[in-house]
Amino acid sequence: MGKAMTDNAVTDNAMLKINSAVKVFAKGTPNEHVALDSLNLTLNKGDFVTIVGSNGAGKSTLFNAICGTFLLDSGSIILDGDDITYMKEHKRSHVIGRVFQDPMKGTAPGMTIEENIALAYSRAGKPGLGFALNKKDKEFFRNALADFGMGLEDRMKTKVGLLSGGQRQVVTLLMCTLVPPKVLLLDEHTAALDPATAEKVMEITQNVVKKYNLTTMMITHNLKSAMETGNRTIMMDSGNIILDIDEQSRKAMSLDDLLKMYSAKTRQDFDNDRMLLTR
Ligand SMILES: Nc1ncnc2c1ncn2[C@@H]1O[C@H](COP(=O)(O)OP(=O)(O)OP(=O)(O)O)[C@@H](O)[C@H]1O
Repeated sequence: MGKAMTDNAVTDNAMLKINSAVKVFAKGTPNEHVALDSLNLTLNKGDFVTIVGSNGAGKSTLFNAICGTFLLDSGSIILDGDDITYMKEHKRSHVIGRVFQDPMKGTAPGMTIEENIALAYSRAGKPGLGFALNKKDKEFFRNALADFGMGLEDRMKTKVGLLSGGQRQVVTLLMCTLVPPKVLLLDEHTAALDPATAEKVMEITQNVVKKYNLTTMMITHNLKSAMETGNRTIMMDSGNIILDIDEQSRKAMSLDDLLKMYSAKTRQDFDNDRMLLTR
């Protein structure tokens, strides 16, 4: 893709701009559903935004739109000055990293840790699988994994299918960040883990985000974590962003304040069972 710079990208610090994004599922049928309703969002370089919202608010749909899992019905997506609105998903994956809730996604279970990392490295345009891995590459992968502090660097020849869920999430996180992406999307990536492992994976996540100053979005059902992680929290409802809270305002807010703001905006109580459990 050509380097078509938008005026905005030249003059501001934006990494991601989503303009009037619309996505309608089952259009023209009785099941028609507006999943993204003229949504606007700008992320500055290095923003770490947490995303909360009721069930079906459109959080995963927003991630799918950014990744190119489907094309928008209308609107545009500008990434670091490039218009990626019509770019194919596999091309976007070179510059957008995504970690899913399900530890089974994101890694190939029959391949070793080293092979998985090499594959991700080659997808990001670097020599990896398909090329003979030299000693320098292997050392690079090993050291990168050692930085995560899980001891996985001593298991480079272990098949990923033999790892625990937390270990797999860490390998996926490394695969997404070995070549730093322009945007990192974390889709409830600790939700399927036990509390201690979830905490460790969050710590590793925060370290890697900080190390590369990654522009990051994290969907979470843990309100407390949402309010404490990163520098900004957005709340979605009915395919749109209804609250956008910066770091300063967040510090002064309690969880109850947040829930009251949600109720005031939507005239209903927060209806996310999983969220209330982790309040
Ligand atoms: N591929 C699809 N086909 C039809 N409807 C879809 C599709 N993907 C999402 N939807 C609908 O769009 C709406 C938004 O879904 P989405 O998964 O984005 O919500 P969410 O905020 O991530 O919810 P949750 O917190 O429950 O995961 C829902 O009503 C969902 O049923």
